[in-house]
Amino acid sequence: MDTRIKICGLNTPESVAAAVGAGANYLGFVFFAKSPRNVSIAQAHDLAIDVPPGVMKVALVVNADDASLDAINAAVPLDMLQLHGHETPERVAEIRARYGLPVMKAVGVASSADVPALDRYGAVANQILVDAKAPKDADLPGGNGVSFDWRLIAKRGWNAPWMLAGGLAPDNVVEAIRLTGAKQVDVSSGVESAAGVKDAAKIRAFCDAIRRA
Ligand SMILES: O=C(O)c1ccccc1NCC(=O)[C@H](O)[C@H](O)COP(=O)(O)O
Repeated sequence: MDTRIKICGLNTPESVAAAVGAGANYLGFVFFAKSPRNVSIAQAHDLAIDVPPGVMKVALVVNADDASLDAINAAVPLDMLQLHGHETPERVAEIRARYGLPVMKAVGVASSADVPALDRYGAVANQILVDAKAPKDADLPGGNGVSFDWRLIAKRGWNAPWMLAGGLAPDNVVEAIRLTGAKQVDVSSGVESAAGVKDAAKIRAFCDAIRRA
C-alpha cells in the first residue's frame, strides 16, 4: 500500500531513528504538559534537527496561543503544525497565515453528528486528522488508543487531504485503510510498550504491515 505514515509522540532520539528507519513520512512532537509524550522546545529542536529531508516534522499543540507558537516555531525546524484542541476554523486560518506552515486540524469523531465538522475544517486547514474523539474522562485530547466506527467515514473525501487516527496498531491498520480508503495514517499508543514509550519493533511492524498489504 502506498500509504503515508505519521508516527506521533516521539520523544527520544532512538524513537525518531526507529520511525525514520521504518519509513515514516511524518514525525509528531507533542507539546502538551500533561502528556507522557510531552517534549520541551529544546528537546524537540534536538530531535528534529537531523531528520532527513522529505520526512515531515510536525509540532502538535493544544489550544496554543501566539506566544507559545512563536517560541516553538522560532526554535524547532518544522514542516507542519497540528492543532489538537478546540481551535475554531477562524483560529486555524489565523495560524496558517501567521506562520506560513501547513496546518493539520484534528477533528474527533465518535458518531455521525461529528462528521460535518470535517467539512468545516477541511475548508480552512491544509490537512485534517480524522481522529477518535477522546473519552469523556480522558486526561488527553488525543493519543488515547481508542478507535471510532470507521464505517462513519468509509470512502469519504473532504476539501483537504486527510489522515486517519485513533486506536490504530500493527494488527488493525490494514483493515482500517481498506475500510476507510485512507491514504495517510497516524499512530501513537499502538506503537508503544507503555504510555509515552515508543517500541521500535512495533513501529517497524506497523509500517511493514502497511507496505506488505
Ligand atoms: O499523544 C498525546 O499524548 C497527545 C496529547 C495531546 C493531544 C494529542 C495527543 N496525541 C494525538 C495524536 O496525534 C495521536 O497520534 C492520535 O490521537 C492517535 O492516538 P492513538 O490512538 O494513541 O494512536
